[in-house]
Amino acid sequence: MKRRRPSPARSAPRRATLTAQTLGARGDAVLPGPIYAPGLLPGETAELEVRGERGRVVRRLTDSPDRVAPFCPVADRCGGCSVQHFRPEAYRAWKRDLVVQALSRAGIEAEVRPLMDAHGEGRRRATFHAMMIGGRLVFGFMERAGDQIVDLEDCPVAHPAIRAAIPALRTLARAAIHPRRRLEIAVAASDAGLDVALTGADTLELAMRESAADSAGRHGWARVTINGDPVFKMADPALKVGRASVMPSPGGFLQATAAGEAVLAAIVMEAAQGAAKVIDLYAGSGAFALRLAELAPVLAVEGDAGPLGALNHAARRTPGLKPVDAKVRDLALEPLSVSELAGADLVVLDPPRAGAKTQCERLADSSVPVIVSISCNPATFARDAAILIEGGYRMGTVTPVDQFAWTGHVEVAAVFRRG
Ligand SMILES: C[S@@+](CC[C@H](N)C(=O)[O-])C[C@H]1O[C@@H](n2cnc3c(N)ncnc32)[C@H](O)[C@@H]1O
Repeated sequence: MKRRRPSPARSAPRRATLTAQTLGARGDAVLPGPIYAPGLLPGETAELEVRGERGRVVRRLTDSPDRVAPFCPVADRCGGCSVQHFRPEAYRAWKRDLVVQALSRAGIEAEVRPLMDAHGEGRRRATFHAMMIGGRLVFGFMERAGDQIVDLEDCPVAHPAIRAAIPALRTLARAAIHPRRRLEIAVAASDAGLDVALTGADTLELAMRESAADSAGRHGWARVTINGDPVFKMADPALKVGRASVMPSPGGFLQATAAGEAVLAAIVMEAAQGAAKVIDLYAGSGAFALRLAELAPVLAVEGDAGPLGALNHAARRTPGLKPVDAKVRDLALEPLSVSELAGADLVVLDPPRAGAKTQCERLADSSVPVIVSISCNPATFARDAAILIEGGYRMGTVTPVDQFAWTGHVEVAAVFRRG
């Protein structure tokens, strides 16, 4: 009988002393192997416990001159931030370089601006997790490269309204949690106060509803939804988008910071000057479409009916906007065809991490004069940019935008013009 070899990740760990070579895209150090280890900087040597490709620092033997003390007490374990120990100037250069490298791997030479800081007031959405362990509530974010929850009392990168709510969210989690199940608490900072959505709550009994309403009332939250059921609403958890006011669905997509959305919207609006017809693809709840409709009629296309409904509702209630035609469509399966693209003066493209390969193939064959491509993934951004360039577009300066400060996530935007 054949004996199965234990998988490297499950086999006994080995000890090794290694020196970090580079910092990978997620913020983990890359060591010879390759082995990926969080918490190290290039040039630092450490004694590690290694399982498969993952390394855990047991003892750091040397310090990089770029090392600084993290400002969050749980930064070494929390999956929310990965590079708080990096000197800010070196961190910004590394992050910009993630974009330069991705473009270079796709064979694109481009002018890449310095990283634009878009942390602003902090992240306006967060998803906390909670669980009872040994009779004690553990509440926080998932650990890096693991499935434990890192217990926390504060999150210095979150929007002030979210930070201030953490003690009350902990109390609400304790009231709502099932003794053996994980609870998810999605929070978004709207203009009218917090929008809190709990998923996986134990029951929806009256006492729990009352507890939710009590927390919300005392802390000025806009809405609390438990297991999809709105149990409290003081105000519409709406956000100003240009002249419109939009109410994203609970737990729905939002650009991570208001500052990030403003930087990206400014790039879009500058490219839209003079446009008479605009198409916004992967439109979400309208961060760009609702602003663009101040200038020109917009066709907004999005795969999820929830955010698109919010966009549509906001467009109809805002006086003075040009017509907005909102369509639900899966753009990966059914991208807009060349004839559907014809006549548009501008196409805005803001796909999920997988990018918009098939849609860019259609755009490459189209006569659309200006395209703004926005992405949260430099690799797929570069792949899709190469398709547009091959189709005859010139790519303008690339702007890396930092709305997920102290992580490996970076937003990228560029304007492409025909000819
Ligand atoms: C990065 S978000 C951008 C949303 C919006 N532009 C904004 O700034 O708020 C990407 C959007 O693409 C949508 N999406 C994901 N896959 C899609 C698909 N295959 N077809 C159409 N939309 C899709 C998501 O629902 C999400 O709203």
